[in-house]
Amino acid sequence: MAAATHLNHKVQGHNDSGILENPCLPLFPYSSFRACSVPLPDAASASPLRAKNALRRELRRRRRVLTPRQQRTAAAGLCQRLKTLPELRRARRISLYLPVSGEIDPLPLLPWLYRRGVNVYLPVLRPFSANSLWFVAYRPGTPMIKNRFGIREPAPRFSARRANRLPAWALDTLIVPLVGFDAHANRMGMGGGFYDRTLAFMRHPGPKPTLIGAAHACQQVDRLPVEPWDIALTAIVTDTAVVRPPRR
Ligand SMILES: Nc1nc2c(c(=O)[nH]1)N(C=O)[C@@H](CNc1ccc(C(=O)N[C@@H](CCC(=O)O)C(=O)O)cc1)CN2
Ligand SMILES: Nc1ncnc2c1ncn2[C@@H]1O[C@H](COP(=O)(O)OP(=O)(O)OP(=O)(O)O)[C@@H](O)[C@H]1O
Repeated sequence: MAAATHLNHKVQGHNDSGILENPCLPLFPYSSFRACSVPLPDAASASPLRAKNALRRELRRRRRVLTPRQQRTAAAGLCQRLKTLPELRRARRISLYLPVSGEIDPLPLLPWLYRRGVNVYLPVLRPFSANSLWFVAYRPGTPMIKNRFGIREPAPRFSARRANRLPAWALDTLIVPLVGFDAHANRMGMGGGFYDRTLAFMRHPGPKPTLIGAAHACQQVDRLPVEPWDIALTAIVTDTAVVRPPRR
């Protein structure tokens, strides 16, 4: 694990992809694009928000173009690494996500989790509450619907029952989807602020779950912009490495 992390940092520091020579890069305030094959539009430099959106678009593209075979290999690599994490091995209540648009797939973990008697939860768009999440039990027989983004989630009547859901603070570990990350375990998501709002309690005293980002290695950038509301992750696990931030 340590070796993998080390390797990851080395790769990041030693940019042999020619990116540094890319004349587009100085225009972009936040991140050098490792392995970025598409030059950024000049518009990306116009404002931090536009730059962030351009970065989000590029990173979403990177994961979307992966082939089904690459996705399967990546999912296996991810789950193999997740199983080694102490934060996962000791957890009794874990949230996963159902992957969309090229997200790395954590579902091969399910049989292992069920075998160990772990309670598994999925994020559900919380009704009557702007962009925040509930975590609802996901077990054989949980009725599912598609939410407004086309992501499958437990059905409203099932989620409405208190006994079927948990607040985020009561989970031991959340496996968090992401669009981009950096070596400091900063996260960029789909842009709705769902996880950041739901995890805002992490800034205050009290119980805190472990937050593990899951991503393809190609979603790493040198540096992400950090916004005041961003909640940093404990670690990020990819298909090829476990990335832990330097001690905070
Ligand atoms: N698999 C998965 N489930 C998840 C998340 C996630 O990132 N991945 N979320 C993490 O927060 C929440 C949902 N957040 C989302 C936010 C934006 C879009 C999205 O596709 N936005 C479109 C615009 C769609 C529209 O406005 O109708 C886009 O950006 O193109 C999807 C999910 C909860 N469930
Ligand atoms: N704790 C919060 N309270 C209020 N607004 C928030 C909070 N966190 C995020 N937001 C708002 O959500 C919007 C989207 O934030 P951001 O771009 O960081 O989302 P994201 O982390 O990429 O998305 P997601 O968590 O849904 O994957 C921002 O405009 C921000 O104002």
